[in-house]
Amino acid sequence: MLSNIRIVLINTFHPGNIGAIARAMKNMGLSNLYLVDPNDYPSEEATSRAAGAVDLLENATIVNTLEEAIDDCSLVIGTSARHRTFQLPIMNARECAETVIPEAKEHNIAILFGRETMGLLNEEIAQCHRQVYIDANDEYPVLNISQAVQIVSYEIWMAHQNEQTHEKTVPEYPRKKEMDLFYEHLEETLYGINFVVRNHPGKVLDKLKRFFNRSRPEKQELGILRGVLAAVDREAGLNDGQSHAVKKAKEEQTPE
Ligand SMILES: C[S@@+](CC[C@H](N)C(=O)[O-])C[C@H]1O[C@@H](n2cnc3c(N)ncnc32)[C@H](O)[C@@H]1O
Repeated sequence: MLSNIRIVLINTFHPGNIGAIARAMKNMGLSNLYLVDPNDYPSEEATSRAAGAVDLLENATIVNTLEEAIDDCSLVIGTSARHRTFQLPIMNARECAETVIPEAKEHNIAILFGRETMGLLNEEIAQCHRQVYIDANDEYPVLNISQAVQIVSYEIWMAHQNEQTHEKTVPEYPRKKEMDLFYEHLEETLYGINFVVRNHPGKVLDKLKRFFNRSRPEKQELGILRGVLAAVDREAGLNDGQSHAVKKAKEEQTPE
């Protein structure tokens, strides 16, 4: 179950932080580390700071883009010490762990940590369903990244211990790439019926994405929404209700 939870570090600058994070994760039973375009890696400093968790570094997945790190995830959580313009539902580290543990039985989950200098970019937060803010002194709430990972990992470990005595069932959620196909279809339909004007799209599509990420439709609900779009397409005479995104979704439907 804990192996379905991945810690994703974006553009981490100091290799020592990567090593310290591997150690913090292993102490708390986590093993799945993703590095998105790290600044200086592999590195002796990372290996030395990892101490007994060098195996996590050896098995880390290194990717160039955030998309590659989260495509097959059904829940993406961004950590940030800042409040954002487009606010997502905010959880503290304990609430995050209590959400993550039951879902990790069925789904891949990504928890994103930002750059040491400027954290997560707004477009990265926009890919998340939830935000985690680790409660801290309002005058200086910005933790070192490895300490932030340590706290989140500790809460996950504690919630995991607790879960073994209190089992919960969770609904099935779509993966990120299934949500992306839905967004593609939504966009085509809204352009097709001139609800959004192609040359002047404004912020409507971004706001709708934000809304759906916040409300997190279940897999079955997403199927209904896709059906609604197909019916709109048919009524409006758009491509026989078979948009590019719908065809792609059908092709990509693989047994779970
Ligand atoms: C040093 S902080 C980045 C600080 C950056 N100046 C900013 O404003 O986001 C590096 C990373 O640690 C995590 N972090 C640090 N403090 C946090 C907090 N209080 N709550 C949640 N995440 C935190 C976030 O992932 C953040 O991107």
